[in-house]
Amino acid sequence: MRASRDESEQQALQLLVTKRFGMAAATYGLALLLTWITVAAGFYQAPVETAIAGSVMIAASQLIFFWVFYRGHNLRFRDPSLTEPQVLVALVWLTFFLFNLGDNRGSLLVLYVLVLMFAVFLPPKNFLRYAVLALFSFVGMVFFDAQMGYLNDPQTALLQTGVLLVTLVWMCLFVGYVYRLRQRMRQRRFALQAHQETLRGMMRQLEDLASTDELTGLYNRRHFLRKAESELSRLRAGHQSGLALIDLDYFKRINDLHGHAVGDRVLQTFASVARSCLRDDDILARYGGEEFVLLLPNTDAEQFRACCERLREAFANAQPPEGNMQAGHLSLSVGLTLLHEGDDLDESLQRADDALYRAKGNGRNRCETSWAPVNA
Ligand SMILES: Nc1nc2c(ncn2[C@@H]2O[C@H](COP(=O)(O)OP(=O)(O)OP(=O)(O)O)[C@@H](O)[C@H]2O)c(=O)[nH]1
Repeated sequence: MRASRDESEQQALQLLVTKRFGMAAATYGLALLLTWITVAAGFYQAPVETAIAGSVMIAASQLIFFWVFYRGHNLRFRDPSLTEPQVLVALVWLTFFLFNLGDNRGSLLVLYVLVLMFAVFLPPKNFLRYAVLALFSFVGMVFFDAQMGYLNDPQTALLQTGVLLVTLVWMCLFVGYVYRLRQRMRQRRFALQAHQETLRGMMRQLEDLASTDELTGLYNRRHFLRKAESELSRLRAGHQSGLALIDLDYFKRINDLHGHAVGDRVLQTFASVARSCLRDDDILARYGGEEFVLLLPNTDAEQFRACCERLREAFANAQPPEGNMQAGHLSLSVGLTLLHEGDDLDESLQRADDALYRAKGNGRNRCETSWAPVNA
């Protein structure tokens, strides 16, 4: 379950980063178009073979990136979108392109901004690295031209460098702002997740409170009825479940003789004895007062009766919670019935109640049955 969620999360991530790569590749396509426009218009100052070689190498570098994304190798890296390597490669190719434009490169300076736009979500420190690289690449070209005597208009070159510097400084500030904004959003998301977790915990507590009897820790009547209805609706032909009403004997006398608090502890004793006799799937609830109800899924008359007898004996042999209560003071009576497919729960409870009435009438401390005819 967890593995398949991880897998689908990874697929969604891969789709996202591949889309981003697609955008970068499309931008390269436009850049190549621009290169060939400059060649056709006579702005490109290197031989046309250089433009061909550059175009082939750019296409090759993008094919390599495509292969990395296609095979999913990018997922091994901390940043699976490979932003930094892509920006680095783009800056190298852009510098190569602008270098061959000579004095005409100034009008295409904006391409540095275009490349760095892909890096705006990097941490500011990393972005600064690429901004500095962009500036040094441009200044390097201007110096090279100056050294070689190709620089015809130094003032314009100085102005272009200034414009690039100001633009890059502004972008660095912008990236810092975006970074802080994202940090704050992340913190809010974590806080929201923590709140959601607390709310879920409180909901679970409320559900427990709403379904549990406070004194005994067993299910309460309402929760039992809900569970029993759903158990009944799942019953298939040929299968049956056991339903029993359990009533502690002479409980009023215990209360009268030993006090209400001891009576409460007797109810708790019953709950803990019953828990140790029953399986996790069995549904036991406090039906009201000193009466309990038990549902045993998937059983038959013999097994069910044996289970209730075991419970009756275990309670009769339980240690009384009060010192001056003697052994034999604790006992219970049980009325048993079976649930079949299509049975009505109220009618089944009535059947169990009839059997319980008989158990009381026959002297208590016993189990009586009232099996319903299967096709009644
Ligand atoms: N201590 C305590 N007593 C309770 C609680 N709920 C109900 N009772 C008492 O349980 C007693 C039930 O008495 P009866 O219904 O006469 O039943 P009984 O004395 O057990 O007699 P039989 O069922 O006929 O054996 C009453 O006195 C109730 O006050 C409870 O939560 N704590």
